[in-house]
Amino acid sequence: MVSVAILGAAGGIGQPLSLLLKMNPHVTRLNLYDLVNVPGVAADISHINTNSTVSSHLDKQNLGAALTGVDIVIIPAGVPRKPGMTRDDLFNINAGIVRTLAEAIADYCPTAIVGVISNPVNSTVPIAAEVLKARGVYNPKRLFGVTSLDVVRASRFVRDIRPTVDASALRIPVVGGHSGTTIVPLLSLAEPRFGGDEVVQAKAGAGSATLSMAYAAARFTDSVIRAINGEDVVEPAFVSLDADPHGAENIRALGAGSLEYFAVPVQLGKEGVQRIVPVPSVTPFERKAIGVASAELQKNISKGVSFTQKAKI
Ligand SMILES: NC(=O)c1ccc[n+]([C@@H]2O[C@H](COP(=O)([O-])OP(=O)(O)OC[C@H]3O[C@@H](n4cnc5c(N)ncnc54)[C@H](O)[C@@H]3O)[C@@H](O)[C@H]2O)c1
Ligand SMILES: O=C(O)C[C@H](O)C(=O)O
Repeated sequence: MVSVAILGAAGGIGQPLSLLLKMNPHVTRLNLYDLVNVPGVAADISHINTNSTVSSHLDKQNLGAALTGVDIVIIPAGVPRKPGMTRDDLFNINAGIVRTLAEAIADYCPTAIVGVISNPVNSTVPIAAEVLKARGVYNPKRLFGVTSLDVVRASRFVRDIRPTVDASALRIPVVGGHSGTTIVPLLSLAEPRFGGDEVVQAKAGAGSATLSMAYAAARFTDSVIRAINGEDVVEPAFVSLDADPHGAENIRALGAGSLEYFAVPVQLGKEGVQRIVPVPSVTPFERKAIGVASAELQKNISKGVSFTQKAKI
């Protein structure tokens, strides 16, 4: 019995993600929330003959009902990039959206596990954390920036150069954050590829990754559900290193230093983060990349934190 709310369910990610979660046999309730078009999406999805119940929640006055009683909240609400933009260019719009949604989570489902997809993830996760802290319900084990797409891409890109490998079986750790040089796949010989930029360019103004992201978010959500149901699952995510200070020692030693948040492999449990999985030693090349990522991440995190402080939640 697992109830999931998707906030931004009528969007490019939200729609295929809703479809994939409707097909997940462990999901019993799917609450779809958006500011537009969600009644149609929910009606459409609800006709799929799996056993879960789908409900539609349009507009802010119905946000509380969308969140009440849910175990997991996934947030793909917000604007996507156009060519020439960085993820940080989305900050001005998406920061306020994530802040509002986090306030409602604090009020209606403060113990839910929350996965933030909205960019810039490096800043929107600290924003959500600050809102939850201000309302006295923050638990670093239960808040995640969804970085599964970076790991999905890394394994697929390796298959492009090694066609004999099974891309779905490859497990390549990706650490740091979720933007430009903060995404550090631990593949010391790899040529850098900027997967998000490739999709933004190819879509030529029509948005950023939606289908591969929906797949990655469905995988993330399924991992959380399997952990709630007692399975041993490791999934990458951008989390607070306070969620497991002991496990984080190894990550800090690799170059994360005193950063509060970092993308790491996470062993999930019933309560969210059970353990940060140590990353095996890195090469000098990778260590340098982690140093570059950490400097940028510090700026992104501080920007998110000061946004919430200025707003006096
Ligand atoms: N973490 C990742 O790996 C990753 C990958 C791809 C995209 N993204 C990000 O995900 C976000 C969504 O991308 P998309 O392509 O689905 O965009 P989209 O514009 O297609 O959909 C966004 C949806 O959010 C809704 N929305 C806007 N404000 C809202 C609010 N206050 N409450 C509820 N819903 C609201 C919109 O109505 C729309 O339906 C973007 O910020 C994008 O950059 C992240
Ligand atoms: O690149 C983007 O803007 C969307 C997302 O962060 C991605 O990695 O595809």
